[in-house]
Amino acid sequence: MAQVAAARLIHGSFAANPGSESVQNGAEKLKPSCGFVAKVLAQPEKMSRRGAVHVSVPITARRPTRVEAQALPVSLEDVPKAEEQNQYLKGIPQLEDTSAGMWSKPTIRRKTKIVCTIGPSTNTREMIWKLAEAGMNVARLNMSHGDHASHQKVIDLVKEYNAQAKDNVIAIMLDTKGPEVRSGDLPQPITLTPGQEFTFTIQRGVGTADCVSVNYDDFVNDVEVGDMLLVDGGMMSLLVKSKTEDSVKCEVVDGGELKSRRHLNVRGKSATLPSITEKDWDDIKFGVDNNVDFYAVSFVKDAAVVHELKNYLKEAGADIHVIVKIESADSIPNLHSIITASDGAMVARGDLGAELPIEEVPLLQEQIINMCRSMGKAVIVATNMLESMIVHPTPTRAEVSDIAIAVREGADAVMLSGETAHGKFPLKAVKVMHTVSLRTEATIAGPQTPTNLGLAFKNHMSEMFAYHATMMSNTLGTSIVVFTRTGFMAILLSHYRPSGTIFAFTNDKRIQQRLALYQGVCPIYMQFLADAEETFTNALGFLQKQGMMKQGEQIALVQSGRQPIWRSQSTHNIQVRQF
Ligand SMILES: Nc1ncnc2c1ncn2[C@@H]1O[C@H](COP(=O)(O)OP(=O)(O)OP(=O)(O)O)[C@@H](O)[C@H]1O
Ligand SMILES: CC(=O)C(=O)O
Repeated sequence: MAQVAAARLIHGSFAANPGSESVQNGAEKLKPSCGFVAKVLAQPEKMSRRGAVHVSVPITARRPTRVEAQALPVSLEDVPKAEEQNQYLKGIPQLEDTSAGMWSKPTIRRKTKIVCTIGPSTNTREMIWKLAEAGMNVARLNMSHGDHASHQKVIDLVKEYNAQAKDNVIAIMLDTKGPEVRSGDLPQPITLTPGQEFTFTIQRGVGTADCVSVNYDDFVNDVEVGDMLLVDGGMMSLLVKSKTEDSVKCEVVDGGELKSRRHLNVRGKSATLPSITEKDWDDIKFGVDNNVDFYAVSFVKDAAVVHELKNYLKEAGADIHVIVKIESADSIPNLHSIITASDGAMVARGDLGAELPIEEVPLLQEQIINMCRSMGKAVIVATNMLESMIVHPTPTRAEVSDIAIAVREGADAVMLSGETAHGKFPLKAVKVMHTVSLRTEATIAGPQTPTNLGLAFKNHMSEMFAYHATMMSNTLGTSIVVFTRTGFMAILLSHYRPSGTIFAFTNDKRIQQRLALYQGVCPIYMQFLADAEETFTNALGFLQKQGMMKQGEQIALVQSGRQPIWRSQSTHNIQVRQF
């Protein structure tokens, strides 16, 4: 929840941070001219509890190249010309697939990845298989629901799918419950009507027509008379009228149907709870035991919590990537250090739009995507993307536009929640997401020159190679082949968003799974042979067999990265090969 106490964020002042000049410069570049985000980003970043804020790359907003606007006809003579220009609409590529082999898979041709939340509609063997074939790249387990036994079943099914799939792989993301505040269980849904009095109590086990439990003991202390309580991110709202020692009396403003275990937020406030609760640590351990690929950490407020989790994982010998969920009002002034500490971010628009004014959500989405992309971190856009498809077989036009915007902004992945967890049309939702992403990707013009070039080159030789491999493959119109043991080079290449596919060959199944999240990366498992040339030949042969390369086609082949495979430490190279 939300969570109470962020008014201080909006109005408070932060201690000057002598080490954060470049953070401020970065924030300056992203700063919108007005509004809530402008106010928050204008604040110097809060120091993490551990001290310095690390800045490796300056934040510079980078937008996908946009298709130039066409001139509108101004005279009658111009009309036929304009219509001629629009003939391209007749030639909209048929997205129906006619290709063969691996290239026919929806998960291969689309660059933007799809995360599907698994729940009652999809937690069977049959549905996991169907989702995977329809285009799911990452299976998300929401630890707010279900128990370890039910999540274990899903993990085992995904692993079983991966073990038998020759040409596809699904990553597993464990999403922590976090310090969310929820209403309690109800025997059946209650209808709330505007003007009605309704009470939330911290007593456990209450669920009547006019009172329900809340799972957070400090709820009564954090909430104040006059606060607006939002249920499910604003589907219903209640005004706080009075408080007692153990309950909060409200008047319903916007009514609706209150079901069991619904999210409660207080507009403009974050809860004074730690980001990782005891339950979360238990779930994190469950993730370690099951070798999941990613944690999505809910309600992260500062980088310290990310460092704490990373240290825990290091000590546990677990190589699991950490995606921070940006959904808390308190996280906004610390965005840069939080994202720096993480492996990626999720724009968790549900709670974000409840804790902050809703009109800030699209602005924050664009800024978080830009920030992640300029820092080489993965970024996922989540929540309500095809909400109407929970009950309807077709999406609204606005939902389709929402997906297209996230793709154009350059997100690595777009996410389905209720649509696949408990919706009526989970497979249709994945297909719509796939088709819209693929169609939108086809309209994104040309190479996108990284704006952080100068500094990136100073950081690592690999960055220079990723950049030049991208430029070379874009100029020649080829795909890229990269051999990677750690995934590092494939992720780096993805960050430069080359026009062609990045075929990432790895000899580690876990790395293959992880790479499933990254934009434009097609991860392929392959044993590396002692002889490099033989390995290249096998890889190119594989691509040809799978319909991913044709006779005579060129391909850029990259050998670089932190851990040399066949080359001597000092030799990095990019080659162009022709079949
Ligand atoms: N593992 C599960 N078991 C049972 N129901 C689930 C499970 N996962 C999701 N659901 C159902 O699907 C709905 C939508 O899933 P989602 O992941 O969006 O959860 P949420 O509670 O709405 O929000 P949040 O993502 O903020 O936790 C949930 O509200 C719940 O009803
Ligand atoms: C995904 C999620 O947790 C949210 O949108 O709030």
